[in-house]
Amino acid sequence: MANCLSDFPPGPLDKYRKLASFDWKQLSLFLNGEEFLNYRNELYNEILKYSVLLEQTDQTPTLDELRRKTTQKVFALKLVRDSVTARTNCNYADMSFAESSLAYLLDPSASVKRSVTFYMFTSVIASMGTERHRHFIENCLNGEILGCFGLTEIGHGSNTRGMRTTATYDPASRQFILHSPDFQAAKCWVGSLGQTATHGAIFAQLVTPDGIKHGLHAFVVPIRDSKTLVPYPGVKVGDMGEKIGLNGVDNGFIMFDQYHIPRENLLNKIGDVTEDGRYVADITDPNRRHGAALGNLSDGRINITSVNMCYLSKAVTIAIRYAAVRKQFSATEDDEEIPILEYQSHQHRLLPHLATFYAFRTFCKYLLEERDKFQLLLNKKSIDVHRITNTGLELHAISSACKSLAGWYARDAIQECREACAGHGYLKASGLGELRSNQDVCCTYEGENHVLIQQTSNWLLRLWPLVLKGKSVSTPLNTVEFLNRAPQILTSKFTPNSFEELTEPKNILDTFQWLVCYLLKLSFEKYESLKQHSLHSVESKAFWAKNDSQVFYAKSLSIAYIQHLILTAMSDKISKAADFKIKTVLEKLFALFAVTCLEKHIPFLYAGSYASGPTAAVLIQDSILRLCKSIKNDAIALVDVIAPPDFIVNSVLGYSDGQVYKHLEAAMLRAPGALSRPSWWKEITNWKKNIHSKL
Ligand SMILES: Cc1cc2nc3c(=O)[nH]c(=O)nc-3n(C[C@H](O)[C@H](O)[C@H](O)COP(=O)(O)OP(=O)(O)OC[C@H]3O[C@@H](n4cnc5c(N)ncnc54)[C@H](O)[C@@H]3O)c2cc1C
Repeated sequence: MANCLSDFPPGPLDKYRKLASFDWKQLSLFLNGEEFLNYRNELYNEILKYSVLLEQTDQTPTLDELRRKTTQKVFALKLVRDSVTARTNCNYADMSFAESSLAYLLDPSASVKRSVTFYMFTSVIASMGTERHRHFIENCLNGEILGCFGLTEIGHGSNTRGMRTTATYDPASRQFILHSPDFQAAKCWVGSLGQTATHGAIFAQLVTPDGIKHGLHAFVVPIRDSKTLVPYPGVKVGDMGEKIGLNGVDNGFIMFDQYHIPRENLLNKIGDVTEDGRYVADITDPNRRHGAALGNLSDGRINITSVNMCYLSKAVTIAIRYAAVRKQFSATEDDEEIPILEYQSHQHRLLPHLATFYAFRTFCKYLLEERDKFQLLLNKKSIDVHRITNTGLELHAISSACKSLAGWYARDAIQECREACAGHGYLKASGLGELRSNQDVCCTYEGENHVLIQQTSNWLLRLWPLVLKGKSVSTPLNTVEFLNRAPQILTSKFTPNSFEELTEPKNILDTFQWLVCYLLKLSFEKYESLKQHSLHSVESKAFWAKNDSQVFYAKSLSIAYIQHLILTAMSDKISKAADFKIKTVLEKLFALFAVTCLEKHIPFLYAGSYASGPTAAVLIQDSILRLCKSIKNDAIALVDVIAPPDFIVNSVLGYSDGQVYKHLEAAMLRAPGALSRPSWWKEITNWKKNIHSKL
């Protein structure tokens, strides 16, 4: 263990480090495991070999310079991963989380660009293509060609069925002809397309010579010559310009003008076109084909969940370390000033976010492992279609909710941490502003959160009729096994009378199971009633009933479902802790995450008659404060467990030595021109002569 984890430099954080009730190295080992820590160290050491990855600048570079540097980092990060995975035998879950906790925090733009260029492009080909496309994967992973993933269009994003780029088969030339009818059909937002991609996995409506549309299909589309980067005739490709974050990524647009590509470039796993122009597909139902075409997107969402949690970990590292050092006010004139971490409101602002990371850490590992098992299932020689379909659907339901929730949690945590660091948090050198701008888009890409989370409730709502008919509910990942007891659960009551009873893991999980059953029943009934009493046409009743039962119903259901799953994963992990001190602190974090979530569900507990009288609401609020207070002395050690290395924290407020003022002073003095007169100083002294009204 000593090799995996190094001690922190001495400094102002020592006071709180000494107050910790547990050994942070033991907790790190228990939470992460030796394999993860070793892999992360390997990754870290490999990163240190590339000077381009270590460059830090206080100044905002021009867009062009940022793009150039980011692209250099993309290649360096690819070499880092290739090298470490070639010599380390690490499981997928650990590898993936380590990537999020180092590469994504080091440079979000370069990591996102690397991901779309090399992995997203190849993963679409691997899952939707066949043997004839293998060379594209090999060439991309060798860096001969550079990929991108193009689905979104100017006029349509979430509504993928509305995409209007066409790929019409021409039997005479045995080619597909890609065409964008107008600007609204231009592919847009495509990462890496703006300046560098040579090939794209592009989604278009497949049309056969008889004029029949067969729905969205993916094609490998050559975009630029890989030797010159000059776009091919027939494509109009460009960069979308500056964004509010992730500016190292060249998000681009593309329009096709009767652009020909070989027939073989259709990724033909779900459907193919013969040389003479006949459409052939194993899946005959167009709806199922559409699902299959987009069904492999769970991977990205699972990764974004981890990435979000790593962003959150960086924010709480900065804000909690700063809170332990920053002092304001004293109780009396003679007393010493008090670290702001001692204030109740400050604890309440920061510590629930710390608990969120711990809750998600175990859950992310569980999720990444399930994703890995699913991949093995897909690769098996004897394919069990039924099991694959059902596992894919359950993973889709899980990833749709946890990607959304993780995005919202990280967004809120980063903003709270920025405000908690107040004035100095607003400095670029705090690192929080950039973190906020780069995380922001996690709520939008790979499925806009509000639209995406509907996928989870849709899946759950399909299970409720089984409960009503008294049939068994059985799903491959067993995430809703408790629905089989729904009738009993729905008659149960909130019984805790004390802090200890409320925070007991079994009672917490029971409460969340009640919430899921209640919200599922409520959402189902709301949907059915809206459908029945709808004034809309017969064909559109279900559509409007679904839309009108989201707020307070289906959305809350998806959230409660995923929170229950997160808590279950954490509770399982805690039950394996042999060290009493580690078990105790993890139980507190479990309870804090749980009661913070429950606080938002209080209206449901009363509306559903699960709780009555003031006890439940008062206990939940009291427990939040009590837990914050009792975690406070452990906060710095808990941060030490999850903090990235200093050069990745890269924040004057959040370094592990806690020398906030020393780093702050150095950063201010380093700022270009900090102590000099501006070159345009005469414009100030003569301003009355220089500034004139036009009139
Ligand atoms: C930085 C960045 C990188 C990206 N990278 C890529 C990429 O590499 N490849 C790619 O193909 N795409 C990419 N995207 C596009 C991204 O996937 C889309 O932005 C996303 O799918 C949402 O689509 P939209 O922006 O068109 O929003 P819309 O679908 O138009 O949604 C607009 C708003 O309406 C709401 N809304 C829509 N429908 C409903 C409904 N039924 N019920 C309730 N509310 C609804 C949404 O919640 C949203 O707030 C990227 C986007 C960004 C910002």
